[in-house]
Amino acid sequence: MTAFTESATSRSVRIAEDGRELNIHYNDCDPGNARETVVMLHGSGPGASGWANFNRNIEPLVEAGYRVVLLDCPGWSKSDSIVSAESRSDLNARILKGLVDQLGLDRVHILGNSMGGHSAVAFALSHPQRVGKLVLMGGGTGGASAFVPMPTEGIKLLNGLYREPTIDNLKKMMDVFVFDPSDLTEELFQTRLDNMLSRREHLDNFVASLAANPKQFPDFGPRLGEIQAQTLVVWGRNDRFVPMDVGLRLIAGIPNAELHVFNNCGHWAQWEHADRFNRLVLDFLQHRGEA
Ligand SMILES: O=C(O)CCC(=O)/C=C/C=C(\O)C(=O)O
Repeated sequence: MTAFTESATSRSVRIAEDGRELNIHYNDCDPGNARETVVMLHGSGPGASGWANFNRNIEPLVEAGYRVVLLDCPGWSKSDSIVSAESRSDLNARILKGLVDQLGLDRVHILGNSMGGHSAVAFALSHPQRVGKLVLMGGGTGGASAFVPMPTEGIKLLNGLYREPTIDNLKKMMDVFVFDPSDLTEELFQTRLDNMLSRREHLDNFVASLAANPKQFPDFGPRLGEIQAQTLVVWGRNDRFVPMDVGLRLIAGIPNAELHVFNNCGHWAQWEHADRFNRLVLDFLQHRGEA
């Protein structure tokens, strides 16, 4: 199979949101004969994108017969910028609804990383009939950690990087982002910094959004019981951004949920333990319950 590249899969759509039309970028890794689609939703770090978050996870899913769609949320990467004064999880869910409508997809599996997990839960609550299975990774907003003061050290560094986007601040954030920072290369730092600085308005708008509403990702804890989708919750035992016990809250609330905790793993399980993560997700998608 030919390897997919970012540029060859790059697409965009126009989606109406709150009286304006947003240009929304996505990558469509479509083998042409897929029966099911997995949409991947990235996290909220500066410079994040679907491709940056999930480039180690696309190929195995496509080879297993899935179409993989990577949505760049408004305010990230090549999508239009926005100030979010209300729930960003719900904003992203509305954009996802617009995208799956335009792609003509009745039902999709959703794999969300951190903010992407929060947004996947928002989508599942608003449009349950459009969801196959859910994979929530380091996110989902089941409430605050019972054990770790929030905002966590990781989120404080993330917010600091938005305010002062320097290579030093990026390295400080990435150092607590993953369990083993020795895997991070200078090339990865530079690509990430270039992504951030190429869209300064995204950074400024994230800071403005936090000022307008510090609680960008509301707690869905009381509504988790409404989610009927089969759900795989994945966490890093050493996550210093969104602590692992938040994952316990998710499986306490979502009736059809199970939890996998990776040891020696920070906030980026899909990257830090890519091979095992991919096998876990495929096994879940192919063998657990009905889609
Ligand atoms: O504040 C939260 O709860 C979400 C934080 C979050 O989404 C962080 C994600 C970071 C990345 O995925 C990234 O920078 O690549």
